[in-house]
Amino acid sequence: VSKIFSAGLDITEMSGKSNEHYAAFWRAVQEMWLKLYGSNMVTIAAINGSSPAGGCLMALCCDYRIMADNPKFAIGLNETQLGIVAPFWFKDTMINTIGNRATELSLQLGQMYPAPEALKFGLVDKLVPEDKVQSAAAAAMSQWLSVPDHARQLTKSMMRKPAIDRLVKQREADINNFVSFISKDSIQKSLQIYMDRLKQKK
Ligand SMILES: CCCCCCCCC/C=C/C(=O)SCCNC(=O)CCNC(=O)[C@H](O)C(C)(C)COP(=O)(O)OP(=O)(O)OC[C@H]1O[C@@H](n2cnc3c(N)ncnc32)[C@H](O)[C@@H]1OP(=O)(O)O
Repeated sequence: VSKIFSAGLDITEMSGKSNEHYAAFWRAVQEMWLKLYGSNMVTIAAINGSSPAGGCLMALCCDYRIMADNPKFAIGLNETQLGIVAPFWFKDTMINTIGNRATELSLQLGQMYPAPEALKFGLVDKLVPEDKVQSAAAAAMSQWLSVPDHARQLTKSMMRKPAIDRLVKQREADINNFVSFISKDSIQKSLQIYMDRLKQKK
C-alpha cells in the first residue's frame, strides 16, 4: 500500500472477538517480535510510509532504520491515543533504541513523529528521498554484512538477550494480561471510537 509502511496491528483482530481469539492473536504477535528482535541475521528497515504502533515496533526490531524523507510520514508507538497500553516488551524495544526519557515522553503522549523529527532523536537512523529508500537499505545491508558475522551476531545477542528473556519468562502471563485488558468493555469502547474516527476522517 502506498504511503504506509505498516498500519500496525489489525485493530479488527482486537475488537468484538472471543478470548480464545485474542489469546491466539497475541501469541502470534509475541512470536513475530521474538523472531524479528531475536534474529541473528542483519535486518534493515526500509520505511516507505507511516509506521504507527505495531509498525513502529517492527521497524525498531531491525538493526538499522532508513525512512523516506517526507514529513507526511510519521512513526511512533501511539497506543495511548487508542486508549490502549504498549506492553513492556514494546517499551523495552524502544528504550533500547532511544533511551528511557525519550521513550517515556513518546509512550505517555502516544506521539507520532514526522520523519525529520524522528531522525533528530534516533528513532530512525537515516532519511533519504522516497525513491532511494530501497537502494539506501541495500547499501546499509552491504555495510552491515561486511562485519565478521560471528562477532556481529554475538554482539547483537548480548545487547538484546535481556529483553528477549524477559518476555520468554512471562509469555503466558503476558497473554493472560492482554486478554483480560483487551476484552474489557471500556477498552473495546475506546477501540471502537478510534476506528469510527479513522473512518470519519475521509
Ligand atoms: C496492559 C497491556 C495490555 C496490552 C494492551 C494492548 C496492546 C496492543 C498493541 C497495539 C498495537 C497496534 O499496532 S494498534 C494499531 C495502531 N494503528 C494505528 O493507530 C493506525 C491507524 N491508522 C492510521 O493512522 C491511518 O489509517 C494510516 C495507517 C496512516 C493510513 O492512512 P490513509 O489515509 O492512507 O488510510 P485510511 O483511510 O486511514 O485507512 C484505510 C482503511 O484501513 C483501516 N485501518 C487503518 N489502520 C488500521 C488498523 N491498524 N487496523 C485495522 N484497520 C485499519 C481504516 O479504518 C480504513 O478502513 P476503511 O474505511 O474501511 O477503508
